[in-house]
Amino acid sequence: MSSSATVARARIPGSKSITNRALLLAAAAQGETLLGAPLVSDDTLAFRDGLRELGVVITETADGDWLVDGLGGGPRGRASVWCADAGTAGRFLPVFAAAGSGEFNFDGSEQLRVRPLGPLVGAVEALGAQVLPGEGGGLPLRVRSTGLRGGELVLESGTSSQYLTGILLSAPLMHRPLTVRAPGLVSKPYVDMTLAMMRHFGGEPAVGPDGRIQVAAGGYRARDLRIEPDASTASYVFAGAAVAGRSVTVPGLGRDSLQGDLRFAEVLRLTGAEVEIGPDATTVTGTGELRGGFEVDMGDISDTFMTLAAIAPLADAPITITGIGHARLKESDRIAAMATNLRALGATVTDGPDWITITPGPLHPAEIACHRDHRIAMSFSVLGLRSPGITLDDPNCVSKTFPEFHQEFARLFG
Ligand SMILES: O=C(O)C1=C[C@@H](OP(=O)(O)O)[C@@H](O)[C@H](O)C1
Ligand SMILES: C=C(OP(=O)(O)O)C(=O)O
Repeated sequence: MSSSATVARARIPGSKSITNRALLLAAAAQGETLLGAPLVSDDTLAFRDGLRELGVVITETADGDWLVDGLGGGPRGRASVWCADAGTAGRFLPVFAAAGSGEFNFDGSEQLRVRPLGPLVGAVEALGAQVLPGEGGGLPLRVRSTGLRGGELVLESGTSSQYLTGILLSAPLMHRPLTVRAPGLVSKPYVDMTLAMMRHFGGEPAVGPDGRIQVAAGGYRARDLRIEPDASTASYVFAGAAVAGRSVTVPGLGRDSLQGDLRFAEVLRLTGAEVEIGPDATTVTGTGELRGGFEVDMGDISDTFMTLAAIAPLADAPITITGIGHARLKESDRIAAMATNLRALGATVTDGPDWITITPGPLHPAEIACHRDHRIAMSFSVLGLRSPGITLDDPNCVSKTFPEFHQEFARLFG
């Protein structure tokens, strides 16, 4: 292991997924919850503002923590919510609203409007609310409801786990217990995170041997929570350490993390980096050399596939990433966007419906098309540590999850 004198400590902001789940759970709970070290970024501010529109009082402390005064149930009345680019807001908040009573409108950016929502719309209707989707079947959405009844539900989950999380988070607010089956579920670690966080707030989900999830009715109770650093965001500094031959630690992200994306550090081990996942921190020490010649299924941790794909041209043999078909339905078609940008830099790339192979070779300068996708900007910034002349057409799109990314990256690796 490297000596502590040479280990740089990264300042990684809070998890987007934990912040937005915690906001909703605290809003639904009876009592006041203090959320410590929340992520402050476009996605979490949209979520927080959305809850405020729905009548939840959220104040900021002098330390930057958020105090949420729970409604003790779903919202009541009328409201219009702007979800911006945030998939979590577009998928979690309409269900919360439907678990209350009134008429609620949801809309978001063009980017969010084209992302799929059909299975969630069908599920909320099956639970007893009236849902009027936009022309494409997704946002803008009008929800009219007097509460959700619970019961039995089948929810197609092959395009996103966020529908299931949306339903689960609001399940304890339904009139009766809910039993839900989610065929084809992708991104399962995010559902595990949802279940763990529901339990933190007094919810009682139980997973059966056949994967069916049962949730008791009975609401939530306020309970303070400190939010971990974001593991998907940490992937950029871990990959930076690997390709720059440096040692970087992320305090607060340890082996008990709620986030599946910490597994990216283990994927980096395949490239030859030294990885230590300790009780309270994760440290990656790189050699500057990258071993390739492997295939890895990143379906459970697809937000981080781009981090690996971007550095793959530096490896000594091809790298194939599989299981990532659902990554075509995010801020951009991420397989297509990675392939096109890598080819623009001179790399040899082949791709299929749910996989991509990158064959290493010399690169040349090019401008990266970010497609307003924060992860394209951050992934290619890592490659930029080793490949000169990479510029981004939209560096500011990182504000979706890490507004200070460029400053922190320069501090660590500049
Ligand atoms: O539940 C969540 O917080 C998330 C689930 C994942 O989406 P999918 O389930 O659509 O893969 C992930 O990509 C997204 O960034 C956050
Ligand atoms: C897919 C992502 O976000 P969203 O929550 O909008 O789905 C992401 O952050 O990579």
